[in-house]
Amino acid sequence: MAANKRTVGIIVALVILVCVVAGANLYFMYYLNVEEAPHVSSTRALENMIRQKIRELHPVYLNRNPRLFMYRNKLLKNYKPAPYENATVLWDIANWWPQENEIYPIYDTSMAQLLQTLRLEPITKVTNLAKGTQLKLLLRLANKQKVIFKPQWYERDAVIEGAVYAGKDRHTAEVYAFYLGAVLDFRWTPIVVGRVVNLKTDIYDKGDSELKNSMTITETENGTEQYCLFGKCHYCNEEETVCGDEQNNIEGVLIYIVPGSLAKRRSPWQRTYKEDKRAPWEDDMNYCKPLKDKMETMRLLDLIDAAIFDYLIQNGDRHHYETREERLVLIDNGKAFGNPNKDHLDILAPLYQCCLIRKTTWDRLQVFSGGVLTELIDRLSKHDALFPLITDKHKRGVERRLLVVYAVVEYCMDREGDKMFKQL
Ligand SMILES: Nc1ncnc2c1ncn2[C@@H]1O[C@H](COP(=O)(O)OP(=O)(O)OP(=O)(O)O)[C@@H](O)[C@H]1O
Ligand SMILES: [Mn+2]
Repeated sequence: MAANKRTVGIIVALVILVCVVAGANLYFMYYLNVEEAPHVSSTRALENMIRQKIRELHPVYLNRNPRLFMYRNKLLKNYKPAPYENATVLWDIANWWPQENEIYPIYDTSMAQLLQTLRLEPITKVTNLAKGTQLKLLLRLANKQKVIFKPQWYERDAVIEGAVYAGKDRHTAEVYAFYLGAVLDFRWTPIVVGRVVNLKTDIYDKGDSELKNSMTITETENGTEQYCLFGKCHYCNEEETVCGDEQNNIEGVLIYIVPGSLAKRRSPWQRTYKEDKRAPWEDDMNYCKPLKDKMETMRLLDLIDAAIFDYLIQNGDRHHYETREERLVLIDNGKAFGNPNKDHLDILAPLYQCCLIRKTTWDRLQVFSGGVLTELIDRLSKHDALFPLITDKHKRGVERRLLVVYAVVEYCMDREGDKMFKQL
């Protein structure tokens, strides 16, 4: 009996000891995680969680969605090139389209015609546009309609190494962003077409003196003239020019100017743009909590939509965002598609830190599962002069990231349940 009591006593003592040690360990681990290195462990933990979620993704996310057919044919019809008679009439129509941040209607017979005007109307006057930091021009088309021009800097298969915001603009990213916005019903991007222009006849000959002074003309070995442009902007300098081919043709994009006034605001998820300095949101997994009280839910949901959009195309440069009638517009998408092999998960921070998403966005994202998203954008952009807009590697990147978005929403559903979906 006494021996039994002793055994029980020893067992109890052992259990207590184990509990104390384990408790201390747990406390130690907690201390390590939360106090010592919060960002590393929490970001890592989140990444692991998402990786796990991707492995467990329900087949509906990997397969085609039958609901696709409700949207695909209407979209294809809407963007099928259509002849036009009078460009001015179409520009008048398009200038009346914007309402709040919606820049164009979901389906409208004038859209395909409008795209044709941007592809075909002659360029009548060219000036530098010294807005922003990157090289861009202001082109005037017939009847005084103005559009922004961004030139090609890179080949489609160039891989931009370094920070997510490294390098110069990728011109076709602006076109891709337009079609992605159309498919995902984020009709908050400017209307954009690709176009091959001639640096001599379309640009130099139509330029004012300031523009002409921001170009170089050199004689080549075979006696022809080569025209190059360095432009006028914050980062513009004579050493960094864009030049055309032997005929002085160069690819670029024409970006329709969004009518109305835009306001610029600092993004709460702005980067520091210094390799050795981290922004508060990068280390604080509870970063969104105070924002939820401080910011209108509408604005927060817009920023979360924008984060999903930017993550898909890998635009990590939305340091400021612009609003039209207090709603976010997705202007400036040129810094996307830098490196197809790299996914910067932190672009999605607004989504995984806030765990909120518009119900309409979530429904729409699910319609284009199973490889359909990039396939459809391909079909829509087939008539663009710069088709294919991105390489297959980049397309695979977009599809891979769409799965990550699904996985992050699944993670948030575990955390928040249905209350993460908002109707605003
Ligand atoms: N399609 C558009 N419609 C109306 N305004 C525009 C449009 N595109 C650009 N702008 C205006 O011009 C400014 C500069 O354009 P954009 O942001 O594309 O240039 P950027 O050189 O890439 O700038 P940053 O270096 O800040 O990224 C924008 O902030 C906006 O106010
Ligand atoms: Mn930019």
